[in-house]
Amino acid sequence: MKNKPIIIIGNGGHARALIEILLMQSREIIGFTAPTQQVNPFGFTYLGKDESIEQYHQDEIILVLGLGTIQISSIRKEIFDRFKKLGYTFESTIHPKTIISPTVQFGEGVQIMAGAIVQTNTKIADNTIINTGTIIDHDCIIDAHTHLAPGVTVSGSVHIGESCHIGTAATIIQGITVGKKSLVGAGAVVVSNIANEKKVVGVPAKEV
Ligand SMILES: CC(=O)SCCNC(=O)CCNC(=O)[C@H](O)C(C)(C)COP(=O)(O)OP(=O)(O)OC[C@H]1O[C@@H](n2cnc3c(N)ncnc32)[C@H](O)[C@@H]1OP(=O)(O)O
Repeated sequence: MKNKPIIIIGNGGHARALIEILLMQSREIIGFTAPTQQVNPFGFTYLGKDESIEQYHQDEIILVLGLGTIQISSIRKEIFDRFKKLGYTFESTIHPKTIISPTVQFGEGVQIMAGAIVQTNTKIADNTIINTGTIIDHDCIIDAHTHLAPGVTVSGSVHIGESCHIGTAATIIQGITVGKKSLVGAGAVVVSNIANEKKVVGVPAKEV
């Protein structure tokens, strides 16, 4: 599966951060998709809308989902599910300057950006973003399609549900459960469990 040529979905800031990792790893990038014709700052070819991926056989290429999110959004899940259903595979992209325990279990298409630390016995499910400088301590579970924005601190034995957004520099104390599709605002300190589909902000974090 490794070392197949890559197609990047998206052309924004997150896509560029991922491209820099892929270039460090000497990966071949065929081009990128986006809703409209765009120029890529690295000079990669615009292939067309996401449908243009279907002109490549599932075994011939591997996908990197380059769309970032700034709060709760279903877009990454929708694109991931759509191309999985069509039989495509998503590459996991992990910056070389991360510290990741060898016991960590990864799903598919996991993205771990520069400076992140992931401690022992943590599970990180499909299509998650562990963004720049984020720390996830021991025995955590991060469910699919969740985005931990830059500088988040997750203490030990925390479970973060599917499709959450944990905002920049938020802190979650040990043993907490965050329900699916919940949003933790930037800078919040989470000291009690959060149910599904909630939005919390502040120190200590309160529902809004
Ligand atoms: C590499 C990358 O860039 S990845 C992206 C990283 N970015 C993030 O993680 C951003 C996370 N987003 C946030 O924290 C946002 O501020 C949200 C989602 C919590 C709120 O956004 P919105 O719903 O647009 O709220 P809005 O900005 O209108 O603010 C509403 C109120 O909440 C307050 N508020 C907004 N965010 C926060 C926060 N993080 N903590 C405390 N209060 C907040 C505002 O001051 C405002 O208060 P007021 O009504 O008294 O004036």
